[in-house]
Amino acid sequence: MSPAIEARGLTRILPGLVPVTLVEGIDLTVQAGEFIAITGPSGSGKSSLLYLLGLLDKPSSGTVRLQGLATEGLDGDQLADLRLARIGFVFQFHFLLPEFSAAENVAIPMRRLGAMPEKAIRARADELLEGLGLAEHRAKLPEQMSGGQRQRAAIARALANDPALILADEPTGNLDTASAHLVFQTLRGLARDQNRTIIVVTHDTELAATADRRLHLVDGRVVP
Ligand SMILES: Nc1ncnc2c1ncn2[C@@H]1O[C@H](COP(=O)(O)OP(=O)(O)OP(=O)(O)O)[C@@H](O)[C@H]1O
Repeated sequence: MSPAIEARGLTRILPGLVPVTLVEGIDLTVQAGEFIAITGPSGSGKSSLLYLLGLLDKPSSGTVRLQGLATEGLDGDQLADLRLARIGFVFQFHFLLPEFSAAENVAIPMRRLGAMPEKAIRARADELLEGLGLAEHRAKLPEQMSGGQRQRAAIARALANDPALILADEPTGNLDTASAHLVFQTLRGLARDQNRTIIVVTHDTELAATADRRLHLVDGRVVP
């Protein structure tokens, strides 16, 4: 079986009078069901790497294969379709739409994909929220939930289209310790119980230590 994600020689340089190297020469192979933490000092390129792996940014050189599929020749629309169907994103700020309930937020990616009838979409949204311990919060607006609940709702939304890969950028950065642990355990469970591949950028070394593998970046490069 193909790896969940395979990066070779991944380099991203911002052009300009003084070009800025965000990441350089990254090789990474992650198998289905692996839980990886990306760590490193501020400005070391962690988010830049995650954006490249998530096909949100294009490398200056190097390649990303997603479940064996080469992505370098794809145009913007094809990349967007691939992200929608195969990758779930969780960010430090939850980015739930404030005027919609938790359940409606979770339904949005399914509606965009357009693969399921409305009834099935609603049922799946409820099921995902229930799985994340949010059954009684399904009708609440984001502002009516705690930070930890919002972040778990964002994870439910990331799972909406049943992605093989979840990419999370500092998902616990705004949370208290207990909520951060719960969110990390949730992500770990998605790898262990559902064979999803989880790649998390985190400053929290204690949480990172619970990952299967740690990728430490310094100045845009992986260091041992
Ligand atoms: N659009 C941009 N223009 C100029 N410099 C940028 C840009 N985007 C990122 N950088 C720089 O590239 C480097 C890597 O940024 P990146 O956000 O990937 O680091 P990070 O490890 O995620 O940092 P943090 O932990 O603070 O979020 C930083 O020095 C950053 O200032």
